[in-house]
Amino acid sequence: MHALNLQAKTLSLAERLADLAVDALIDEADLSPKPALVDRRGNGAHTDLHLGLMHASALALWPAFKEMAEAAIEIGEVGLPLREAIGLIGREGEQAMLATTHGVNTHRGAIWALGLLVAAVALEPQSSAAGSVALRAARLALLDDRYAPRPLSHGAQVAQRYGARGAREEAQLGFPAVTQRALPQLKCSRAAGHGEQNARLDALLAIMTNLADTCVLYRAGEEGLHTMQLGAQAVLDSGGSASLAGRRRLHELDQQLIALNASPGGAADLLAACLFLDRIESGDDINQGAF
Ligand SMILES: CC(C)(COP(=O)(O)OP(=O)(O)OC[C@H]1O[C@@H](n2cnc3c(N)ncnc32)[C@H](O[C@H]2O[C@H](COP(=O)(O)OP(=O)(O)OP(=O)(O)O)[C@@H](O)[C@H]2O)[C@@H]1O)[C@@H](O)C(=O)NCCC(=O)NCCS
Ligand SMILES: Nc1ncnc2[nH]cnc12
Repeated sequence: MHALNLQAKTLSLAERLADLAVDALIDEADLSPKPALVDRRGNGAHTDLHLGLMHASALALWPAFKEMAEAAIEIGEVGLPLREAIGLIGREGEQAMLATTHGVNTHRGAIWALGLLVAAVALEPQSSAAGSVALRAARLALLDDRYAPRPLSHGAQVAQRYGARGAREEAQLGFPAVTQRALPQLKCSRAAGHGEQNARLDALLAIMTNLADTCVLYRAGEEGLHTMQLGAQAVLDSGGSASLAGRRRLHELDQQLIALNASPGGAADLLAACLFLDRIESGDDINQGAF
């Protein structure tokens, strides 16, 4: 092959954003030790998930993220046409996920959160501050997709039982768990020299201290949710993931959540959203692309 043929292809903005979304999902899955979640150590509180499946699911979502970004670029503004376009692509993405996982829900919440954020960046790539991106995503999430089916999802059942509004409300409020908790904690732990993996674990814990995670509520009720929130706070109060005392508390939390069958899947999705926004905010990655 001629050397010229080996030149790297310049990626489009949509391709680059899809790369970043998939990278965020894989980084989230790989991060260890996450309490009761799938990670490099094992399957946490799950019997039907494993790390290879999380990776395969993340990769299967690349076309959906790219198409959502392309729709945003083509339509060019927040409004019902874009909301309904990404809703349709999101549902097709869910089908691609389920085909890859043989019916296991690996990333439903992540398709929702990252899909909205990918579209929000694609609309205005120069306005890349996390807060601005999250607010554009919230404006999209507030629009009602007329074609969205209303299944009695786990989230809908938990809303009836406990009044928690879960993933939809988190997006409509502009992802406060990410912008007000995870990103500040990530930066704070990095600044303290705790190392990247510990900083990411601390960001996950910061989300868990406050989130009404419908995955935990569905599996383990209010006891599970309180255990998650108080346990995560205890790890941070003990010095976080980089300290010996924090690590001990993290191990206890892992054991307690597994005993309750409580998996913080919603918090994991929001950590992926945090890692995505962190990369977007840093600017380097999308500027390597074509725009
Ligand atoms: C608007 C939707 C998000 C639908 O929301 P709803 O609440 O009705 O639906 P759920 O199917 O329950 O999915 C919500 C998922 O969001 C994650 N999540 C939970 N709490 C929060 C929260 N407070 N903030 C943000 N995100 C949250 C969570 O996803 C993770 O958990 C999944 C596993 O959950 P579950 O299915 O309950 O699984 P298990 O208990 O393990 O099941 P069994 O083993 O018992 O069978 C895991 O996959 C993580 O992703 C919730 O599950 C939106 O989905 C929607 O409308 N989609 C339609 C398409 C669309 O419009 N897309 C827009 C494109 S951007
Ligand atoms: N690492 C993980 N483990 C279990 N459920 C998840 N949902 C999203 N990420 C997850």
